[in-house]
Amino acid sequence: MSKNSIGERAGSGGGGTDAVTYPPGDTLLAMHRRFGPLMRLGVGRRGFVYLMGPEANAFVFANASLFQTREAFEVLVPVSGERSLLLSDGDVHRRRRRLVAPALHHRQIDGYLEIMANQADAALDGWRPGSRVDVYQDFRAAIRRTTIESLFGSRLAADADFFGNRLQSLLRLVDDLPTMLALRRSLGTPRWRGAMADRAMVDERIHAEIARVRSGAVDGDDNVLVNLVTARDEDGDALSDIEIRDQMVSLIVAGYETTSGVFGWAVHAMLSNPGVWERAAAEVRDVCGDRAPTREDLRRLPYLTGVMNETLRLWPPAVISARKIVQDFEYAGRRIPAGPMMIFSPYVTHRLPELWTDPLSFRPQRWDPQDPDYRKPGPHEFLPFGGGAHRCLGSTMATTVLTVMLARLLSRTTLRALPGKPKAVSFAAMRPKDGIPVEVLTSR
Ligand code: HEM
Repeated sequence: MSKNSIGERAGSGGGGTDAVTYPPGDTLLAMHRRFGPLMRLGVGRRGFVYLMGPEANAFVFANASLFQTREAFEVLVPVSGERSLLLSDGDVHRRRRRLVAPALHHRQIDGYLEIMANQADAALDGWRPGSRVDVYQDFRAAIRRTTIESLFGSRLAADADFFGNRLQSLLRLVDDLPTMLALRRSLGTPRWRGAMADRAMVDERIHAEIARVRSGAVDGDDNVLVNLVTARDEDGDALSDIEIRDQMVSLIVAGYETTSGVFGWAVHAMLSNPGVWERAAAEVRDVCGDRAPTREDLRRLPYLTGVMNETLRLWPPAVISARKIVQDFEYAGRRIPAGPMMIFSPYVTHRLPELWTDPLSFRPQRWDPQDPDYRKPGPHEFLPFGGGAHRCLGSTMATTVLTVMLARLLSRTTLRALPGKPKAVSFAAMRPKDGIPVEVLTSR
């Protein structure tokens, strides 16, 4: 197996002995084994403090006031803006989060099931038996359209590909290290200038939409945008246009960048672990027949839910997350001064043999309460959506999109993986670098 690739050994009957690797994440795992839950690298403000493992995660989530996200997520500013939730701290964050959260409530998500299934079907309609397709790219576009249409209505969804193209050049900046990003900005390199021009176009379109809603020209289609414009906190204060812009862009980007990576890895895992695809497809057929899943169906697909959870465990898009330490604290008997950046890692936690039997195996059935190995993981042991004050607001939306779209794929196609191992990139939103190319065997 190449050192830089995601790879696997064939498993048996529904997930066996897959060894799936992302080298930078595995380096952290090895560091954790060697040095334990607390490691320090470098000195002073430029240093890093690594807090790894379930107890460390619990400490981070319970002690939000010791940390700040603003500086830690500096690289996201060109995309999401300075006022997005992940870049906000303390009282300002709490206020913005209260205003945004209702838009992503369970009840809202139920109303989006049809859009999710329709967008998956539209992607699948173009597939022909014998053709080769990139599942990741095709569904990335479908998930982006779904996110925009669900949250911001069909007017903005009509421009989903425009947003996709423009946002892509901004997202490419996020893959850079912070120092490289700062250099690009100060030198005004062509990539930086191109991204800023794209950002201006995105902003112009979004501000026009906000202005339309503010002018009262709304219809039933405007859901989340109307909520953001009309939301008031306890003091009667509303979100400003720039705050709304930043929430809209970060919801769109957070909505498809992470979810589409998980979708791609799930398909890869189902095709490369013998028996998994067939068992998941049989379950979908038994529960849904030929139709798209309803809200009730989603609760009756335990094996497919296991596939999704197992994918989120082995390929959590946020391999690591970061916070700036703003207050001195003590952990594991050592004093940590304010200043350095703190890193914690879902990827490392999700692969610890003390928490997971045979941790590198892709075993959807480990999530089934009837399985002898079943053990309900605690919130600090399974944390693909983070935890504490900044826990993902879109987790229900994400798991619903994934289940509905995987169910449509399983119900309408059979696929074969093409030779070659997908390579994982990006600490912030781990995704398959060159997509997930497959051959379509049957499609209907
Ligand atoms: C599988 C898909 C997803 C994964 C794995 C994921 C993961 C995460 C994680 C780990 C965080 C917290 C980061 C930290 O604490 O450092 C987060 C925050 C966030 N996510 Fe997600 N996310 C996903 C999908 C979504 C979707 C679909 C949306 C919305 C449409 C969304 C909206 C957000 C927002 C707004 C925050 C910031 C919350 C805050 O700072 O208060 N995410 N996500």
